[in-house]
Amino acid sequence: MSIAVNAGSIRLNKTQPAIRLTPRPVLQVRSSHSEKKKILFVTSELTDLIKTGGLADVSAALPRALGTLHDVRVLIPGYTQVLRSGHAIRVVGSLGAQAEIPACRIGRMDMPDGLIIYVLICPELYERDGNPYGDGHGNDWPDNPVRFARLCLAAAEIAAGTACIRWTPELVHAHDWPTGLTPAYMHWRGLRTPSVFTIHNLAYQGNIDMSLRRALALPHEACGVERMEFYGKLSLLKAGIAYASHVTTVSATYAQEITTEEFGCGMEGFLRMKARQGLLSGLLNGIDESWEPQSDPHLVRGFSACDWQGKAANAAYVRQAFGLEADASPLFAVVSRLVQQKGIDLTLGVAETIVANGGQLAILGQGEPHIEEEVRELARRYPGRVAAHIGFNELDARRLFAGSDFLLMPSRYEPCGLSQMYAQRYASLPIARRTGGLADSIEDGLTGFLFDQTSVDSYRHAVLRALEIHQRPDLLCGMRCRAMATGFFWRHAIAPYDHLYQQLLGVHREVAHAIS
Ligand SMILES: Nc1ncnc2c1ncn2[C@@H]1O[C@H](COP(=O)(O)OP(=O)(O)O[C@H]2O[C@H](CO)[C@@H](O)[C@H](O)[C@H]2O)[C@@H](O)[C@H]1O
Repeated sequence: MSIAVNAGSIRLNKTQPAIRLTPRPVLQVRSSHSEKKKILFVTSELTDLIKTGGLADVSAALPRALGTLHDVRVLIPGYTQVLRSGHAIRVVGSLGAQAEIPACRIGRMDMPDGLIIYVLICPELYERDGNPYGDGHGNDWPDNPVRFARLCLAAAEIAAGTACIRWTPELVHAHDWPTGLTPAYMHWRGLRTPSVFTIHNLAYQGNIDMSLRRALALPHEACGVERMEFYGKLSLLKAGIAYASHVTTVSATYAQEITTEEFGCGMEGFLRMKARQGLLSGLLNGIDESWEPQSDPHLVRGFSACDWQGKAANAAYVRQAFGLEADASPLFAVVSRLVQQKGIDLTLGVAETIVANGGQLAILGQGEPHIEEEVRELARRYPGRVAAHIGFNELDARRLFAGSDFLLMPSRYEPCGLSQMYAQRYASLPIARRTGGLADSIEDGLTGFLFDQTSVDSYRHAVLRALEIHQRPDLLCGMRCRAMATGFFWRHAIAPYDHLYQQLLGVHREVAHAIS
């Protein structure tokens, strides 16, 4: 299926009508808003408290960046890690049980920088060892449908003003499948509060058995094909897409890709319909202000453009910490969840080329057990040249971005990707597949290297181009400086969100007038 992109519309071969995707708005943030709007973010992870991937970074950074314009607060489940984070929690509200969704309390946590986080306290659902979604050994929590229905119902009750927390949002912004029921419960309660649902990764859909409908207090209409029904199941992700006032995803290219069979994970038809109605946008993610190579306290030594001694100090740390030989060879890095999406198998395929050309490879990540084992095996094959740390470690991640020459991201698909933005900021040139947000945030030959096919050959070609640049200090320095200057900061990326919120709130006001 060929796609031609033309001024914000996409054409799915010539026989089908053009469908409009909301073009990426180019807007200035207004310097002063007449009034800050109250916005509730609903999320299942947040970097300050608990993180498994990029969703946590966005959930932590976007509300803070938007905080200059609006009163943005966050709602998150009270996992053990959240309750034990050391931040004081004050109970401010409570909610009753419904169907098989247990009662809970709402705590308020005030972060030192002023961000207000509402914590859902429900010990039987959230207080256990493991991560937000499972036991950490590859097993999802069997009660995930109830756990995340509880979160979504709480958000809807806060929006309805029935949670007694003395703060009622004017707009609710939910993220990914765990929060997909939020706009749905809001709809079934008859709320007119607008909602935004952001897809960070369409492949994770939260598909559950139809028989759970009553347990989750879902009305019969939920089972319709235009609603939550998805191949005989109920999809929590599809609920978000179906009931939200507007759906966004995290890059313009991914917004187009998910309307195609190749990337649509079975939801492409539904998403095409949303796109046709002007209800689907792609808004590129940003990074927070802590990504500052000169002053980042995590680094062994800071550095700035063209002053590469600090970068070399971080590289020396990485080599030592990972057990690589101490030399000045091209250092390639992987900082990634080790899952199929990220194309780690392709990196295993180019490792030989890297080593044969005198390079080194340091891998930091965790994920699917069989990929972890393949990575370990690769490191055993090339001692001193390839090394792997299986785990999740923010300090080493930052030092790897700072110390490496190149970051490998051969993703099969990538809704946005943050690691390539972090890497560019720290003068590590990404080598990535031209897909999703990677295509939108890397300039081939200028700030990194892009390749087209999901194949080792296509990838190897990009790696060889990078190795050639490494031989040319003048060109390498030029690309590094350009990459460092990209600065995809949230402060530049919030304007489209603000515009969307204002649009929805405007529409909402009109509807309210029409009805009253
Ligand atoms: N072992 C490790 N130790 C320390 N840190 C590690 C780590 N492995 C990964 N990380 C960190 O986790 C984050 C990963 O973010 P990404 O956006 O690259 O991918 P992810 O697939 O999780 O996110 C999904 O959501 C985000 C947010 O929208 C989209 O950008 C993305 O495309 C989509 O797949 C980065 O902060 C990275 O540094």
